[in-house]
Amino acid sequence: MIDWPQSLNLCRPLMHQPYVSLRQIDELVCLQIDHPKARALVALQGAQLLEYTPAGAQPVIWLSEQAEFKRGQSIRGGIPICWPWFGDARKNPETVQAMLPEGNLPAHGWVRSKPWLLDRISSDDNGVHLKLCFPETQWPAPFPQGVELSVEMSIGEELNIALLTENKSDQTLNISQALHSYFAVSDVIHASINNLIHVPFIDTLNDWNENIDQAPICISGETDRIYKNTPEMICIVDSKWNREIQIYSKDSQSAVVWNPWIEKAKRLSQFESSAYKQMLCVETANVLNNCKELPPGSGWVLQTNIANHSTPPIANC
Ligand SMILES: O=P(O)(O)OC[C@H]1O[C@@H](O)[C@H](O)[C@@H](O)[C@@H]1O
Repeated sequence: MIDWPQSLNLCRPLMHQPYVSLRQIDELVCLQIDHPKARALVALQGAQLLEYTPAGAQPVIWLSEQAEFKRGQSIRGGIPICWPWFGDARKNPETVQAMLPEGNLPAHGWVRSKPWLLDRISSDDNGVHLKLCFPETQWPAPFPQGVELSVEMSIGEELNIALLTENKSDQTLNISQALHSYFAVSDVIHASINNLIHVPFIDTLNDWNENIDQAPICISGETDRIYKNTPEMICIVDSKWNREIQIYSKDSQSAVVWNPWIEKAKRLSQFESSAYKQMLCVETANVLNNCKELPPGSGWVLQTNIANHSTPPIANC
């Protein structure tokens, strides 16, 4: 396994880029992007995008004010990458669990708290484009050896993220995955989520029962839902900031909607107790019965495109 100093040294020669600088925050190295179209911050650990603010706009992605930049620990906020399982490994489908070792496994997979390698970076008038690779293809048995993972980001007027899994092993691979996006909102009570009306969801706070909404989702309590067979576009309408965040996904068939609300917020790490008001997770995913089976030689690209649009003043949720 590659270590943090190696990860940093290997990215230095690539760093002669306009708009990009290296920034050490406590124990972690990040890429600071200051482009005329957007500002962003990306940690090499976890290949985690931590900030995305298009020019002239409010931040689109939320990062906790109590975020800790420590080695081996996921940072609260941004877009953590959950792979090759989502959430509690033991709640994943049998086919995914069969790929995993026995014993305790961390929530949300193996890669969000490990160093990644910057593979390439470039910039142009439209933004900054980069690729990070997970440097390891040897996985704990029985997970097949040779599986490769990388992520491409394009940061400009819009944000594009593509997570690529390539099965270069000789076995069929089963994974679940998520781009665990924490969106910034003016106040969660002024936000609603459109396009998930009539889409069935599993309510993990109600014995994992299936349910369905008849109206746009407004958050008024702890919410932790897995939507199945989701539409291509999901929209967060923020009536106080007069904007819509449009989340287009490709080759994603699930979405996770999460807000811890008051009581769970008190128990979360790196989370100020009132911070639940400023964030709303809408995660681009393939989980539960939408997990992916990849035969040897195949791959899967989970993609999201995030666009910020101003709207005329709109009624509150
Ligand atoms: O604290 P973690 O491991 O980053 O997870 C945060 C949340 O992540 C969400 O995706 C899950 O649906 C929640 O159940 C979980 O609490």
